[in-house]
Amino acid sequence: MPSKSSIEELFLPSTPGKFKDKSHHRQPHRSTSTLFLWALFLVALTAAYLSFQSFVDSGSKYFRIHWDNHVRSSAQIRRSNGFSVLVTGAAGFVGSHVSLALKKRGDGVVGLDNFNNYYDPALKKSRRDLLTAHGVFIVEGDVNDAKLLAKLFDLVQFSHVMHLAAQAGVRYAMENPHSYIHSNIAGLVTLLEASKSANPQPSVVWASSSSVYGLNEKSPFSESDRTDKPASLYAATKKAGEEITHTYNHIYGLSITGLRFFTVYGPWGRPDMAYFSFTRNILQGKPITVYRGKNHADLARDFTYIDDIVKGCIGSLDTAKKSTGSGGKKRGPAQFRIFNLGNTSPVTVPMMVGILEKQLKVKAKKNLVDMPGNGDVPFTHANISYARSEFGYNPTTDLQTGLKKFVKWYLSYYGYNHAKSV
Ligand SMILES: O=C(O)[C@H]1O[C@H](OP(=O)(O)OP(=O)(O)OC[C@H]2O[C@@H](n3ccc(=O)[nH]c3=O)[C@H](O)[C@@H]2O)[C@H](O)[C@@H](O)[C@@H]1O
Repeated sequence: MPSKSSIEELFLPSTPGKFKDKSHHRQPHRSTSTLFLWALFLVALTAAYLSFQSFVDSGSKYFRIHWDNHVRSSAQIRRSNGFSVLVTGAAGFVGSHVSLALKKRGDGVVGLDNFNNYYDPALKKSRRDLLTAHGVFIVEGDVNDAKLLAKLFDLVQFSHVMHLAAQAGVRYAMENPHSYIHSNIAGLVTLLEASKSANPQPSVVWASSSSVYGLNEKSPFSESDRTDKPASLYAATKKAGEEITHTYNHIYGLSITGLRFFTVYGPWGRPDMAYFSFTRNILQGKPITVYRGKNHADLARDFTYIDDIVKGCIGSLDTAKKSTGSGGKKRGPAQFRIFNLGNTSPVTVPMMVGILEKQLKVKAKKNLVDMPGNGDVPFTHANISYARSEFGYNPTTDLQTGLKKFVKWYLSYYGYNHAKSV
């Protein structure tokens, strides 16, 4: 048996100068096996990663196809000469009502909404559930997402865009001014960019606001009146929207209809609005703040019921002419319209509170406060003759009737005890 040293000698390299000491000499054995194990481990890891990746890929591909199918089926038209409409802000108050009305008459509707938390997103989700039950799919996304818009226009040849997504609310603009720029200016431009590039270009109908009349004192308000004295940043962004849409009409041939809504109210409404928050406070026994104008004059609004507004939106869509551009280029002059959609009979805020008290059978605890300089205007009053002449717009619901319907909905949705948060 050879001695230990002779065995070691057997492994001595023949070439002098390449000699390594004992410990190094044994290393190749250990490192070969370790390397082998490492290689095995790496191979296994790579295989696991690749199969996981393909699982994720096929999963996301499945969801993509699934998503595409939802969009396409929601956009399907079920009446002759029907529309395919992209409704932005579809989980919002006006958006949900308009989407439902279009779907019910056989138009294809795809909704888009970012479900932000300006007010309780649970209410928006309940509206979404209602729309889902009627076959309207709402894509969760922001109008500022150009890629998403391009994808939607890629999937569906929308004949119309009903653009209702916006940062609403007059007084909140002092708290969060940038949200108005983000949604009402940047979001509008992103949407118009997508619309002008689409083939075919859709006709665009969008929500402006009665607040553009600002400090206008001429009554009733007509579309030809001056609108260059907005009283709030909100109003200024809506006014800017009217100018911005005009440029897209002028340069790219987009058919544009702007709708100046007058204090829209009704079932499934917005919790930030006075009639809604007053209802909640009255039922909870909490005080409400009622603003007064100069010399203690009551403030007044041309409150307009949601069903009348829906008729105005649909009338606008039905009479919207086609856009004239293609390939992002104007091919001829295109339609540009702005309509007042009001009720033509202003009611003071204390009278509105009186109607609520009667409906709720509870007396309100009113704090009368001088109107703070927060963007409010003393009164609004719509002249609607233009909308009447163009598509027979004829609001038929007075505030008493409309608030009765609202209160009925409110109680069925929240109950007397407000089980859901508002
Ligand atoms: O028509 C419009 O252009 C606008 O209508 C409403 O704005 P506003 O008329 O101010 O509606 P509310 O916030 O419901 O206020 C209604 C009236 O109640 C008054 N008010 C509001 C809140 C409050 O605590 N107390 C109070 O007396 C306001 O001063 C106003 O006169 C919407 O909130 C805007 O999004 C919309 O663009």
